[in-house]
Amino acid sequence: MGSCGGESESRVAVVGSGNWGSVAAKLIASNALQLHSFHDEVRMWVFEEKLPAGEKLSDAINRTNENVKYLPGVKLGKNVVADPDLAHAVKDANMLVFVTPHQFMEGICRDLAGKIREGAQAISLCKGMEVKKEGPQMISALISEKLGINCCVLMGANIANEIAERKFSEATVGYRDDKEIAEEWVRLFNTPYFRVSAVQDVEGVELCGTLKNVVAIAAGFVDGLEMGNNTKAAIMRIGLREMKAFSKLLFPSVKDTTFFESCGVADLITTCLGGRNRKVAEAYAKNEGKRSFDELEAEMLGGQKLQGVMTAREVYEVMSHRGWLELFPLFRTVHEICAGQLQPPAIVEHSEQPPKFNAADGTAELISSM
Ligand SMILES: NC(=O)c1ccc[n+]([C@@H]2O[C@H](COP(=O)([O-])OP(=O)(O)OC[C@H]3O[C@@H](n4cnc5c(N)ncnc54)[C@H](O)[C@@H]3O)[C@@H](O)[C@H]2O)c1
Ligand SMILES: O=P(O)(O)OC[C@H](O)CO
Repeated sequence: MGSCGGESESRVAVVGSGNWGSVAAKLIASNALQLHSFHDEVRMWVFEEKLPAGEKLSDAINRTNENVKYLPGVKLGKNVVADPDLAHAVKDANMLVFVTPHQFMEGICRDLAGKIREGAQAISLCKGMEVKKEGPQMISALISEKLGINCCVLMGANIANEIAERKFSEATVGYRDDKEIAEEWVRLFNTPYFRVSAVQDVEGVELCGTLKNVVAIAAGFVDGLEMGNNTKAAIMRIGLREMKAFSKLLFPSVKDTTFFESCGVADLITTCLGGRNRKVAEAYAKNEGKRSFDELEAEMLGGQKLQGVMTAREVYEVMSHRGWLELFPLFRTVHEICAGQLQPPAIVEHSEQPPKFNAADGTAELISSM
């Protein structure tokens, strides 16, 4: 059994309670009960909302031990406590797990600044990045900058509903310098059906999780247009190549081997087969782009959020700013389709143009060798 007192034990708070946030809290809570070094109770911050019957979501979670909106039918474990007060949810925790749609993380960090426990460590499960005037910023870097703490990442082929059913999956922790801290995160998440390993490549792991959402949108277009398996495999291959080239241009330290971990090729495959980005993009293509992504997201996902459309725009901004648009035809085309500038069939018409080889800075030559 875990324990309920003692200064030396770690206390975990989960910031976020959507579909994956709820499954992450369930995994952690189950391990916290079994591992002596973790306090039993896991606080889960809930972005408060009223359910149709009038009850607050956090009250419903604490009454039923289920996230009735984002993960219905799955018991979270009695030691998960839903807390709608962000500062209160994290105040005692020395291990902070961030798992919200990435667009909310800047506001959350602003609200948390100065309110977290000294010496706390963080891990981000958020797939995405922010684009600022100064350039792109990964969510782990945003957390580190705003809260002044070290932040690892956990990404992988992790469709939340499947993990909630204890179907075997793997995940990758990315860490910067401190292997011991990465091992503590592995201990917290690892189970016989959720196999976690660690690699020293925060940016590589996080960019895999972020960029695969853009490729998933492309895969959804292919499905909506009924172009078949060969086309979808081709889009996944081109997408993986662009993921690797883009990651290495942004962060030369990114390792090739990271793309063969769960966070890389495995997440790309699962997301292009069974993810929400794929599903909504399929509907967008079936409707010939006449219904917006926002409308389809609201209708099809019941409050859950897509990351791919926003990430495609963010990636496009980075590429425009750096003169890379010619180098990433798939990423570029996904955004231009999402923005209504191109029709969905452009995904195959525009995606495999070879990069031009006259870039003054040698970037194209670099990409062609990746
Ligand atoms: N669902 C999955 O299968 C899965 C798997 C791996 C990673 N992820 C990643 O995990 C992250 C979180 O996704 P999720 O599936 O847990 O969420 P979700 O899409 O299921 O749910 C949306 C969440 O956003 C919250 N929210 C809405 N408005 C908000 C606001 N203004 N401020 C703060 N929160 C607000 C909602 O309360 C809800 O908890 C994303 O980056 C996603 O890409 C998801
Ligand atoms: O449902 P998606 O498209 O947000 O993808 C979910 C996970 O990221 C898959 O690992």
